[in-house]
Amino acid sequence: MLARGARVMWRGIRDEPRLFVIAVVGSCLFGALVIGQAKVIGWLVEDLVVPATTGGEVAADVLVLGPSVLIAMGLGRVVAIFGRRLGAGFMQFALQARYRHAVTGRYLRLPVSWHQRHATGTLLSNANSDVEAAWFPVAPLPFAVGTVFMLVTAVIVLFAVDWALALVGLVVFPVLFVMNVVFSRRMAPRQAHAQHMRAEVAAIAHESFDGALVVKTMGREDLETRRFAQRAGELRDALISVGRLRGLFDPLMESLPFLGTLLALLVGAWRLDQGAIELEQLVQVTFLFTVLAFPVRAIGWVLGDLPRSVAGWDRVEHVLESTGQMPYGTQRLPGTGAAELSFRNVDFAYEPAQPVLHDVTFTLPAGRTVALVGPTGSGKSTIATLAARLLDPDQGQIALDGADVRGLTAASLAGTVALVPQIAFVFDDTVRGNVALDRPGVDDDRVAQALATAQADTFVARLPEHLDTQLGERGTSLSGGQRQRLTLARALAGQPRLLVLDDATSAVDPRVEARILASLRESAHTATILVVAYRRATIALADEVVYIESGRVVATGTHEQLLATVSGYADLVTAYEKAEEERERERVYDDADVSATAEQEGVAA
Ligand SMILES: Nc1ncnc2c1ncn2[C@@H]1O[C@H](COP(=O)(O)OP(=O)(O)OP(=O)(O)O)[C@@H](O)[C@H]1O
Repeated sequence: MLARGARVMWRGIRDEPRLFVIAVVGSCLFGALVIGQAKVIGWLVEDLVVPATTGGEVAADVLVLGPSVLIAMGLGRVVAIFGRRLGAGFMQFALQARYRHAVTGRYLRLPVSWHQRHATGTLLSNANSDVEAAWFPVAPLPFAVGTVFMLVTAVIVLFAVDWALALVGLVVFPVLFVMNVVFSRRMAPRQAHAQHMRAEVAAIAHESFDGALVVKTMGREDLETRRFAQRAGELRDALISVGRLRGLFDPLMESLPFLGTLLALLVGAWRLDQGAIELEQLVQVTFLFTVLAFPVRAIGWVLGDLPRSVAGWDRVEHVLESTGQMPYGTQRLPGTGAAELSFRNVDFAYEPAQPVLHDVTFTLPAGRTVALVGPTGSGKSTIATLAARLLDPDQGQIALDGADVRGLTAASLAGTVALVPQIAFVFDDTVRGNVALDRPGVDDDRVAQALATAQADTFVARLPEHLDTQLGERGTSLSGGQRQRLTLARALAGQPRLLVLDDATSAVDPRVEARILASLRESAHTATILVVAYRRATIALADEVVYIESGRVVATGTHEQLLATVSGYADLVTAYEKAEEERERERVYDDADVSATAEQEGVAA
């Protein structure tokens, strides 16, 4: 544990050497001043206090010099403490910021498949409490380093004064050190367990809050409360076990230096009696033992916090060393306007033993609208995700205008492809902020145009502050259909050359959806559109259909051609149609303003 903890601390020192040096210099200066002060106090007792209280004569220079030196040393200590605290504090926060940044940066670069395997609560805990835990001992570290310097100097001073008193120091200080080591050994598993439980509790809390609707509608409040209470109870027990050990060791650590002072007094009195030392030296040594009691605790703080630091660092390192990164290429995609998308012999599996796509080959000619149709679980979303390069294929190639997407720069890819998923995510920002996303060139005109194409302009016009309306966390003030249209507008505002709609309009009324598709096709900015479709009307609007079953392309052609030739396709589309009629009868669309929009625009509602 000590070696691993030392490696974590060494990493911190390498990352912030300047701040560490400032803090350690401050701490060593403090140590030197404390030892110097012991000498001055011994001298003042001998030359000022004793003569003054026994009626002897006090030299005038002692009267002036003594207090002046003490005041100067006191001021020096203020500067030293200031330097140590500032350096250590800045170092701790700088390291926390650096690694929070590194962890979140890594999250952004890791592929979707990695995120699907890791709970959001755990990711939050990695970026927050684990990073904090890793750098917790950095705050007392310079103090501990200064204390070691102070102890070594103190032992040298003790030897210079008297061997018997030095022996007392040589017994007391190593005993303190050994106790600290025993403490940190005992503490290690407790701290690691507590850190693990913190992440578990965060993960459960996050999941329950995220699924609040399910929890409430399914009446799972008690069950969730019990699940949370059980983990929270385990965390409490883990922390109590940490506190209990601390409670046992703390008094021991506090009292040992005072026992050392007592021992030094006894031995010192005996040596004084023998005439081996002067009164001045006895005072100096006992003062040293008294003032060393507190700084020695700094070593204990560092050693006590090391196990937690190592546990936190292990979890941070797990993220930083996670592989599966999808490095971007260096190629920029030339040209403008709609881009051609092609899949060539693409194989893909989330888990090695369970292939999802087999030899998928199809081409979306530039400017065409192609519907991707297939039974549930056939791999439609996987194809959509691959097209936006959120995943890479295991075999085969995906190309935009003939260029392998793996060779494209991040900017080129983001500027060319936009994926609109079924679950619309809205930021806690204004309508304008949500659509423009601070992208260069996306001005109000572009935002208005995108909103109009996505059929979102009417409801935005009815919002109290239009484009400036704050949408609240996750856009809860909007209906599901409105959120989906806003997300579509966000994609359109970037003027993508390939638009991938993965069931992106499922909560939108079919008539509005038809208008969206029509306006997409008529829009001045042409794009190739790949739409994962579940409605006959949507499918019929596409120029072409790619029909897949069990991860294989079964047929491609127009809707009419496939209806006539592929029985599985005809069955599926008929089933969609029936489901649609059913939904139409029950009017389940989560699209609050559809009737108003329809009426306003003269469409029969
Ligand atoms: N993250 C994942 N990890 C493991 N398997 C996955 C993952 N996502 C999807 N799958 C599996 O891959 C297969 C294809 O899933 P996909 O979501 O692409 O199908 P889909 O056609 O879009 O389905 P649906 O119409 O129900 O949305 C399914 O068997 C699914 O269980």
